[in-house]
Amino acid sequence: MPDPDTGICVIGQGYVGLTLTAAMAQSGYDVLGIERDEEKLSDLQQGIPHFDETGLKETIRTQQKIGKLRFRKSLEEADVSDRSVYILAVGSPLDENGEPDTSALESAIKSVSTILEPEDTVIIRSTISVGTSREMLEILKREAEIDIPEELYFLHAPERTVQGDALAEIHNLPQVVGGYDEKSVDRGAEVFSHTADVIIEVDSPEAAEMIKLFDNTYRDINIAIGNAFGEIARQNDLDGQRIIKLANAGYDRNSIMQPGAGVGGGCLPKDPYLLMNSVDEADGLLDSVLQFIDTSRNINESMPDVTNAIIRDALTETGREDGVRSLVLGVAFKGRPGTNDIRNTPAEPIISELSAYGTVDAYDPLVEDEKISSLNARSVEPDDDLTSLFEKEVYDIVVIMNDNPLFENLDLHRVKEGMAKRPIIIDGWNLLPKTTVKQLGFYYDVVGGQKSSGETKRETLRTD
Ligand SMILES: NC(=O)C1=CN([C@@H]2O[C@H](COP(=O)(O)OP(=O)(O)OC[C@H]3O[C@@H](n4cnc5c(N)ncnc54)[C@H](O)[C@@H]3O)[C@@H](O)[C@H]2O)C=CC1
Ligand SMILES: CC(=O)N[C@@H]1[C@@H](OP(=O)(O)OP(=O)(O)OC[C@H]2O[C@@H](n3ccc(=O)[nH]c3=O)[C@H](O)[C@@H]2O)O[C@H](C(=O)O)[C@@H](O)[C@@H]1O
Repeated sequence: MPDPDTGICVIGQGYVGLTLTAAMAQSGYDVLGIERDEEKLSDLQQGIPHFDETGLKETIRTQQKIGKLRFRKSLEEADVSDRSVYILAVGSPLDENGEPDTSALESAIKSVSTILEPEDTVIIRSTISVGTSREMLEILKREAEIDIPEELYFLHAPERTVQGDALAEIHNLPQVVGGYDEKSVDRGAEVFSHTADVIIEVDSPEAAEMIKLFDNTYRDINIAIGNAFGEIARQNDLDGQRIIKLANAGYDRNSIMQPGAGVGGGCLPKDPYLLMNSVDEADGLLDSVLQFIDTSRNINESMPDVTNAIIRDALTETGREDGVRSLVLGVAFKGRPGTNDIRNTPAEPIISELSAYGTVDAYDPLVEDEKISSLNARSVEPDDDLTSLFEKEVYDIVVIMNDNPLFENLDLHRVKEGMAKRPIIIDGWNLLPKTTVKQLGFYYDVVGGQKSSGETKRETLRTD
């Protein structure tokens, strides 16, 4: 059990801060959650999280009930006399020039600096460019009344959980702790020892910052490779989705990712830029490295345009110019694990493209109506099962824009009956059985798939 005298304060109750707050309280810590957004704060004080994570609502309510968890708007409005660990989980977006915007972090660090006591701990959890933690420490040195670094534990401990599975992953993923000095590493390991099964101790905040940026940039580049291979296969009139699956089949040294309709969320679209921003003078090889990372980002950022080109082709080839009735399935930036987050969702540019042809309805079981409306689509709800959507409206085109497993359950016969003549399905995530869809007479195309009729002549994996 944690030291009962160690009061935790988590600043920022977003996707990261709130799940950490819940996990820390559940592990036995007394936790104060600080959230400046009035609406989120009001809901949290009533035990209502602004997003779903398995077990999150129950954990929050239980911990509030036993008095181990409370939420306040700011440090000034809270009693922090019994806090000794301050964890900053505020946003770290890019500004309009694509440069890191650390204003929220600086504001939070300044609010902490005024209340620090000797032997307190400050942990930065936000994902930041290499060296940013140390910049924040310089602010603390200027503003705080304690001797820094002598009387302060200071570290970077990045979040690595995946939205939709975060509360479970907080426990079973290794927690990296990058301390400013030895005592800070030890302190960080102690604080997180009650929530993470494995602690990875590194001897500087910079090392921890770089690990996190490598995590997400590595993922982004691998996604880009899958997307690029899909386009190469398509240009050779091959089905890239199938080719990649077969290239990976039974060959453990491959793990080529499947092409998709876009890379969204609050992190992968920004973190590679944070890593690139961590390189000062780039020439020779380093310049090529930055171009490599940047090119991968550009490939992923272009996937909604690739999807829109497929949509335009489909509408042209089926003789549609206007008055088109569209349905977008999947609005959150990803479908598995599920989330209600629409930040940088690839669905937004697709809705915009379809709007130029006619009306656009959209459905996502996890995204609130007002969020769907904010993307200028009409939010629709099925009655009993998903396919009932096709009995309420006659659609010309359906575009699947995230990989929510629910969308694999479409009853294609009923969909065909309900849709207009020459119905179109554009499958952004290769969820549907291509041969069946085509045999039913749909115009069907897949991102990274094969443009032509693309009948699969042979697809056997002989294991005898
Ligand atoms: N979303 C994710 O799955 C992951 C995000 N991260 C990183 O974690 C950080 C936070 O990300 P999210 O939780 O997604 O962002 P978010 O935007 O959902 O949450 C940040 C929250 O902090 C609040 N806030 C900002 N400044 C504040 C202040 N001074 N006082 C009180 N509240 C304040 C905001 O109102 C907001 O609710 C970012 O650096 C992100 O890159 C890292 C791993 C996973
Ligand atoms: C290295 C790594 O796995 N990073 C994770 C990532 O989680 P995130 O919630 O952003 O989801 P994600 O599965 O990476 O998907 C991001 C985007 O990429 C797309 N995506 C995903 C996998 C794929 O093969 N192709 C693809 O296009 C998704 O549809 C989504 O739009 O970013 C998180 C973060 O830092 O926010 C991080 O904590 C998570 O561990």
